[in-house]
Amino acid sequence: MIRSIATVSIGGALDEKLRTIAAAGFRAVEIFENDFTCYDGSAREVASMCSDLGLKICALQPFRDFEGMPGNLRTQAFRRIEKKFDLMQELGTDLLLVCSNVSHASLGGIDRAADDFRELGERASARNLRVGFEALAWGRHVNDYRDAWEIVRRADHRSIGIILDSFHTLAPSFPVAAIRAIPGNRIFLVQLADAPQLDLDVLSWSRHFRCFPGQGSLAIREFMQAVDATGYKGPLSLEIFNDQFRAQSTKDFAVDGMRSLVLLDDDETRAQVAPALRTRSVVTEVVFIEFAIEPSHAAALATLFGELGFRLTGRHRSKAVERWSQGSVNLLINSSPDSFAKSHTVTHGSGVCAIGLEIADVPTMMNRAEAIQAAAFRQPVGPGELTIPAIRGVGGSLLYFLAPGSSNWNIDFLPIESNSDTGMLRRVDHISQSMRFEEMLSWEQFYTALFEVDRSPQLEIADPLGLVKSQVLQSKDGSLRLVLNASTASQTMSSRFLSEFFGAGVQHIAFTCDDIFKATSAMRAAGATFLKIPDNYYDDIDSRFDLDPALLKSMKENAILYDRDDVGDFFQIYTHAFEDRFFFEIVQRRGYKGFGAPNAGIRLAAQTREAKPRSMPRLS
Ligand SMILES: O=C(O)c1ccc(O)c(O)c1
Ligand SMILES: [Mg+2]
Repeated sequence: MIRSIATVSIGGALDEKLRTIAAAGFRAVEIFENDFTCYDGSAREVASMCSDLGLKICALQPFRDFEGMPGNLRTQAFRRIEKKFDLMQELGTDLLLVCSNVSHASLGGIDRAADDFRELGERASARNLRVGFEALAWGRHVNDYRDAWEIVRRADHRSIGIILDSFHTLAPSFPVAAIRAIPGNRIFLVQLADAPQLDLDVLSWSRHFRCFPGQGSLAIREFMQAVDATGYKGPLSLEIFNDQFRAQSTKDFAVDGMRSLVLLDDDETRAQVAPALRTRSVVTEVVFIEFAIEPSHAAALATLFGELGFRLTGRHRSKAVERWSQGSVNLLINSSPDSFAKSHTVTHGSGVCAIGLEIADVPTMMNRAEAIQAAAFRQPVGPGELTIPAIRGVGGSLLYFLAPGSSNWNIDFLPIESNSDTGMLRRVDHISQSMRFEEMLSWEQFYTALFEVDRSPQLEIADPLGLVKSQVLQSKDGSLRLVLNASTASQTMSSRFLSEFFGAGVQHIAFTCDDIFKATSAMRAAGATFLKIPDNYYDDIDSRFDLDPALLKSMKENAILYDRDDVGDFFQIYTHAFEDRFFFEIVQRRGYKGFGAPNAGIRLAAQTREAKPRSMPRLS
């Protein structure tokens, strides 16, 4: 099906919108009338711009308040619509979207509306044009697509068809089954939008909270299966009313839209699936995490790793890169002046610049990445060096993909055998990334498009200076667990990270251990210090969990936090932030599946106390 988007979905002036839409790979657009009205250029210019860009204008929309008008208002509606037919002919589109009437003046009655459309059909066919009728969920008399279809059916004119919009169908919870009974050639256009579940009047919900398919919680796949069953072969057009989206970088946003349509085809239950796309990759291991470090920070980071029980196990043959290991965890400290890491530090300062993930089938992974327009990363390699397939991830950092047992990434390290494993930490438990609030859906879509991961319900965490939204993405067996955090408040820890890091990136990494008390006492003996937790916290968890007094005492003495779910216990502890940037967490899970969300506010308050004071803007 031809992939389309309504111009209302994208920010900018009409010409910019069209260029962005074409660049993201769309082949058709719906021109939203208001975008044209406020554009300083003629319809013929827009038509030629679209044809130069390879875009077909699949519809002009919307025409409002047409059906069921009494007397003079009816005459006026027909006169208005003839003007729009003129415009359509100049634009070179043959389809007008008429949405159901919201006017108080309009009269109900299926046959009255059908008569109006039959007459309109005559006028449209005289000009070789077509009209599609769309039921708005808040239409005065017609708000259900089944009624719109009954009107179209009774109008019984080949120039009159129905337009289906997933939002207007699914948000009011209309069953999709009746779509299957509509002949595909009577559906003139299918519009797609998802939305989060909200308890809001449907008009505000539609105008401000629509998002791309897959980003919300409407049953878009069921809707599409019903559409497929009709034999419809026309355009699939994204129609996303969302002011926050429009305010974003339009280029990335348009790509997110294209991605959502590509992913919609990635469904075994639908016929026209591109087989290469079908498998999302299972990440079996986080193989390494690379820190791009300013040379002046490198020694301090190495000291911190040492305190946490990591040992220097390898040095790069030719570059300033060290490998620190423990359990299955490998941390790289890269302060080399001629590498990707260097450019990362120029932009962000010290921080994580790359993550190496183990994946069974790397070529399939890279195909899929290409299909969703993820940016492949290539860098010049020295003689004898191997390229590792990689793509750009959050904040311009890299995701490297490694086949099981692949030593490509490791080959240039001279091993240091003498340093044996301290055995305190086992593996990476989770990686948390902070990002702009507006980017969150986009990265969520990116990760869920590439990897076999599930989304847990989004959490809201109270930071002393605002709210942080937190989204967990994790694979079935926990081999990959990502936590995405974002905040709209400027002074939360998450937002401060963004401003200090100059963009999105890894804010913290958690490691698992078998015995957190043993591990942290060894770490303390080696010089490690941890985030201070107030006594009040321990009184509170005692009241909530009725803990063994000796255990509680030991947690309190060691600044270890606690949580419990249906399955088991959870212990966690945090390091101080390194150079006021990223920090580490150590966790012990006894069957527990969560991330200690009830403790996040305690941790944020403690970090806020410790963070460097920042000058707050003051009103004079
Ligand atoms: O919100 C609206 O008015 C509106 C207009 C046209 C559409 O196709 C639609 O779904 C909603
Ligand atoms: Mg619509």
